[in-house]
Formats: sequence, C-alpha cells, structure tokens
Amino acid sequence: MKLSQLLEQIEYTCVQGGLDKEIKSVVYDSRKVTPDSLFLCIKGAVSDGHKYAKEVVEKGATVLVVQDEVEVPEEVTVIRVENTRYAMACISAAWFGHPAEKMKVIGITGTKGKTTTTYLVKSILENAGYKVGLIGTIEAIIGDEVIPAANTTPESYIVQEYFAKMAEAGCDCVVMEVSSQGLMLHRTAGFVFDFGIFTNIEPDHIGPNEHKDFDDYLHCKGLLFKQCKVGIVNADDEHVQQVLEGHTCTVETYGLHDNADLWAKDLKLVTGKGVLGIDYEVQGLMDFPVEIDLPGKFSVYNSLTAIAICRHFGVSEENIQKALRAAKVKGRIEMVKVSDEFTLMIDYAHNAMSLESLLTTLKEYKPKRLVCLFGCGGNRSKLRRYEMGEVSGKLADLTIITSDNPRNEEPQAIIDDIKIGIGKTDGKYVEIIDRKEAIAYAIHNGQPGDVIVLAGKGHEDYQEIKGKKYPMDERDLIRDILAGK
Ligand SMILES: CC(=O)N[C@H]1[C@@H](OP(=O)(O)OP(=O)(O)OC[C@H]2O[C@@H](n3ccc(=O)[nH]c3=O)[C@H](O)[C@@H]2O)O[C@H](CO)[C@@H](O)[C@@H]1O[C@H](C)C(=O)N[C@@H](C)C(=O)N[C@H](CCC(=O)O)C(=O)O
Ligand SMILES: Nc1ncnc2c1ncn2[C@@H]1O[C@H](COP(=O)(O)OP(=O)(O)OP(=O)(O)O)[C@@H](O)[C@H]1O
Repeated sequence: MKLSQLLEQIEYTCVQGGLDKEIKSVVYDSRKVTPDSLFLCIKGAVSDGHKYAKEVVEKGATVLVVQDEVEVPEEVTVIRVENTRYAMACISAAWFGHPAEKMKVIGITGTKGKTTTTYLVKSILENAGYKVGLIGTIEAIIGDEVIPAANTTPESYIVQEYFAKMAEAGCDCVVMEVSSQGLMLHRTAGFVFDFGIFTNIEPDHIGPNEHKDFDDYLHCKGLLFKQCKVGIVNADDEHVQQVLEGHTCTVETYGLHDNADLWAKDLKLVTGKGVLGIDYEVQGLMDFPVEIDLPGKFSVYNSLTAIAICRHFGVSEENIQKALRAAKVKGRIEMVKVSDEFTLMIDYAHNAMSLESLLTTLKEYKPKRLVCLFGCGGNRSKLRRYEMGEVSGKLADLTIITSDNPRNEEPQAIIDDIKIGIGKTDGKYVEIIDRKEAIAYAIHNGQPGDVIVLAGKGHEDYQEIKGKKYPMDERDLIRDILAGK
C-alpha cells in the first residue's frame, strides 16, 4: 500500500525522506520488521520503540513514524506525529481497509460487567440470526476461530486486524470490551463506534502504568462517548454525568428506576434445582418479562444493558427472552449442575472487592450455608491474601482454602497468609492444598440449600506452578469428581 494512503487520516510532519513509497507491512515490534516495513516507534511502560530505530532500518524498514527525534540514514522516511499510539490506530485502520465501517461496532466500558454483557449481547444477536464477532478479556471470537486474549482491549493494530478478519468472515457486528487503559492508550482510536456502552465505575485500575487517579479513570471512560454514535449508559451510576461530560453522541439510559429510558421493575430472586436466577419486568422503551439463570441485581443490570443494545438491532421480545433464559458466561458466576439439592458455581473473583460483591449478592438468596473455595496467586500481593481471607471469613459460612497459581511460592505459605485474614473473623475454614481435592470436599460435603462458590479461576484452564502452566479446567475436575475419578 502507498505510504500516502496510510497517512491520510493523521496530522504529521515529514522530517526526512519521501512519501512516494510502497509499504509491505505495518509493524510496532522491532522483532517483526521485514524489508519495506513501516515501523511505529511506541513509548511503552517497559521499553521505548525509538531506541530500535537503527536496528529496524538495518532489517529493511523504509519508514519510521516517531514522536521523538531519531537518527537514521537520509533515504529513510521519518514521519513525526504528536502521538505514535494514536497514529498507529489510524494507520492500522487504513492498512486493513477501514473494516469497522463494514460492520456495526458495539463497545462496552465500565469497571464491572463488561465481559458478561458482551457474551449476553452475542447470544441475543446470534439467536436472532446475526453473525457476531467478539473481543474481550477471555478471548477474541472470529467466526470459528477463537484466539485467547492477552489484554481486554488489544493494541490498535490487533483490533483492526481482528475487525478485518471478522468482516471477511461475514460478521454483521462486533461486540467488544473497551478498557479504560485501551481508551487512554488509543487502542480503539481510528474508527467510530456505532454504540458506546457504560456499565458502572468504581475506584479500580489506579496505580503505576494504570490511571493516576479516579478523575483520570473517569475521563478515560468518557472518551468512548466522544467516539460513538449512540451512547447507552447506566442512569443509576452516581458518576454517569461525569462520564458523559463533553459527549458527542445521542444518549439513552437504562437502570432500575423510571427515570431511565429502559428500566427494570419487580425484581424476584429465584432458586430451585441447583440454580439461582432472577426474574423482572422490562419497562419503558420495551415492555416484557425476563427470566435469567444468573444471580443477583448485577445480572439485571447486565441483561438490561444487553436488551438496550439489542433493541437497536430490531430483535424481537421472544428472541431476547429465549436467549437470556439460556445465557451462560464461562467463568462468570457460571453455574455447574452437580445436584438438584445445592448450587455450585465457578467465578473469576480474585480480589477482595469482587469477592465481597459476589458473596454479598449470593447471601441475598439466603443459602443454608454459603461455602467459598479459593486460593491466592503466588508472587503477587500479600495484602490480597489477607483481604480475601477476611472477606470470606466474614461472609461465608465455610471457607475452603486451596491453591490458585502458586507460581514460585510454596502453596502452604500462601494458605498461611490467607489464614491471617480469616483469623481476624470468626469464620470457619478448612485447608486443602490440592485444588481438585478441595473441590471434591466441597461437593461431597454439599448440603441441601448450600451455595458453593469456586472463586478465582473463572475461565482460566491452567494452574501455574514454578514457571509452568499445567492444564486444569475446573469443569473437567468437577466431571472427574462426579465420575469418581
Ligand atoms: C502497561 C501496558 O499497558 N502494557 C501493554 C503494552 O506494553 P507496552 O506498549 O508498554 O510495551 P513495551 O514492552 O514497553 O514496549 C514499547 C514498544 O517497544 C516495542 N519493542 C519492545 C521490545 C523490543 O525488543 N522491540 C520493540 O520494538 C514494543 O513492541 C512496543 O511497541 O502493550 C502490550 C501489547 O502490545 C500489552 O500486552 C501490555 O499490556 C500488559 C500485559 C498489561 O498488563 N496491561 C494492562 C495495564 C492493561 O492494558 N489492562 C487493560 C484492562 C484490563 C481490565 O479491565 O482488567 C487491558 O485492556 O488489558
Ligand atoms: N454489572 C455488574 N456490577 C457489579 N459487579 C458485577 C457486574 N457484573 C458482574 N459483576 C461481578 O464482577 C465479576 C466480573 O464480571 P465481568 O467479568 O463481567 O466484568 P468485567 O468488567 O469484564 O471485569 P474485569 O475487568 O474484572 O474482568 C463477576 O463475576 C461478578 O461477580
């Protein structure tokens, strides 16, 4: 592709060299440069792409896009821009032929509920006959291809590459999680979202390499609403107006009160046959009853968000109801049927805040006993161990402490840290290092009316021990335990 074509959407200065060049690849990692590459120098958290300028030229890069000065031979074209990450998004969109324009693009941002809501939207739209691509924390789904994710929102070049593959695979739409870091680092620049969604916000992701403070976090979330056509936002979130500050889209709201355009009323917790769910009535822009086998008020928010989006695609009430009744999200309060007498679920909660929110929600179902099984990662914050221990000790009737990615630490040492947290409460606990044995204990000792949570691993299908990831999927462990293996 001609260099001038790639630069069409950006403001730049050509510092040296000509624009009449044919580009054979667009690259932001020096290790992937080949002859006639355009190389983008990205300033990262660990490294700085500018320092590879000489090396990439030796490998055959003919164009460098920079935001700082570089010294390279004069025949090499140097394009200077204000921000190379932003330029990368626009150049990648051009490189892949602006694939976002060929589909409807739905972007979901918020502290919690992004993953769950993306899968709910996908289920509803697919049930109604749409072909849907997905990009998120767990994976990217492009037709039959499933690619495990490294980031919730990948680098802009990858976003555009996935979009192009989705358009080619015949996807009508794509639903993606948009993290605030993704917005901050321009991973989703270079195109317009058809729908931008805001679920909720609470202090999180603040620290080195993340956001400097809560205001910055709010500001970054708000960027989505300057880059989408229709914004669909949670009216009940206390920060919604700050997130919408300076928005350029039309705005629609959802929530649990009649001030929202689409709202839910008459919430009823439902239990039975090993499943927890919630029923409610949708009101406002649509009017019909909903039954979902996902627990708690936050499942109402997530499903209502999905309904608000899918309404724009003309999906019928019947199709929405049918898809939501069958909805299940891997590793997110995922109920696994082991008995009609008690409920068992797998969830990704792996910090105190998520665990507290989950256990509090489950307590509303008034289980006979709330049993919480979890471990904490090795070579990670000790504080998390104390805090999770304390939360579980306070809220669960029984805690089963076990292992979760011990990495290079001794599992027993991690368990001992968790016990310090539980020790601050009068919560009962047992400790069983081996996760399969711990799950077997939970199942074999399940009592009628119990709710058992296997927390921490969620969608993960491995246990990381001393630098190696051993296959371990909790669904398989449960199957083996039930089969007596
Ligand atoms: C802090 C951060 O955002 N890091 C991400 C980032 O790394 P970076 O750009 O800082 O990369 P770097 O290693 O400093 O390198 C800078 C540049 O030099 C280049 N380079 C580097 C080495 C070399 O030999 N040659 C070379 O050219 C690199 O390709 C890059 O272009 O780019 C990588 C992919 O390109 C990401 O995988 C990586 O995410 C890490 C894993 C991460 O943890 N990110 C978190 C903060 C994050 O983004 N999280 C959000 C939200 C998650 C949530 O909601 O919970 C997410 O969207 O995932
Ligand atoms: N709308 C919500 N509000 C509050 N908590 C939620 C909500 N939806 C889900 N949760 C809880 O948070 C956990 C994570 O949910 P989910 O993965 O959908 O969110 P996320 O935004 O993708 O979060 P993360 O970035 O942590 O992966 C769930 O397992 C559940 O316990």
